[in-house]
Amino acid sequence: MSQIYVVYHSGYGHTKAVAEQVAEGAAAQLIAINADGEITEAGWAALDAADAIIFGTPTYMGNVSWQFKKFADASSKQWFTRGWADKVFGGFTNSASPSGDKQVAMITLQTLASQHGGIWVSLNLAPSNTKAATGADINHLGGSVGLLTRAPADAGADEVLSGDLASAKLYGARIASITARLRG
Ligand SMILES: Cc1cc2nc3c(=O)[nH]c(=O)nc-3n(C[C@H](O)[C@H](O)[C@H](O)COP(=O)(O)O)c2cc1C
Repeated sequence: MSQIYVVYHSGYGHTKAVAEQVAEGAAAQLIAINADGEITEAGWAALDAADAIIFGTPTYMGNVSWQFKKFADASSKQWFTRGWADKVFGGFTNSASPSGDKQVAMITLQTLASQHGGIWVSLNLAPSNTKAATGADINHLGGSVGLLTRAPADAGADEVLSGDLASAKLYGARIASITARLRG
């Protein structure tokens, strides 16, 4: 069984709701980055031992939250020793606007994985972009690098769009499947 972790920050619970679906799809454990941008020593040890790491962050001001960036910078310790090289990585970001510059945060996540020498898993879900498409459809935001999700600005944490939650589960399952294949 692969060891897969979803390490995420969520200021107000919306990204957490997505993280839970990604984790369910991947049969992964959740590690929350707290309001100070920190995870526990046990969390770091789990990530060091992981086969796959999935990053999650809200998009704040067009990029990852400062708490996620603090975690990313703290992972320079692993970078120095190549401790996370050849692990499988994926990522997701949630924000209020359909675009909201989520792609910038996504590229930050992909770049972080690449700095660590990781193997990045793309989304591989066809976009739902016809006139009939709604937020209940799979990948209605049309991501490809990783998973983009949306919670409208006036939506509670339990109102992340249903198509995005379903997409999250599928993306988690894809990462788990690829991780299992690479482990042999
Ligand atoms: C400081 C801050 C900056 C934000 N910047 C953006 C942004 O650049 N683009 C966007 O679409 N939404 C933006 N939002 C909205 C959040 O991305 C959205 O509310 C998201 O669901 C929050 O996720 P969370 O509950 O996991 O923190 C911002 C919210 C905050 C608090």
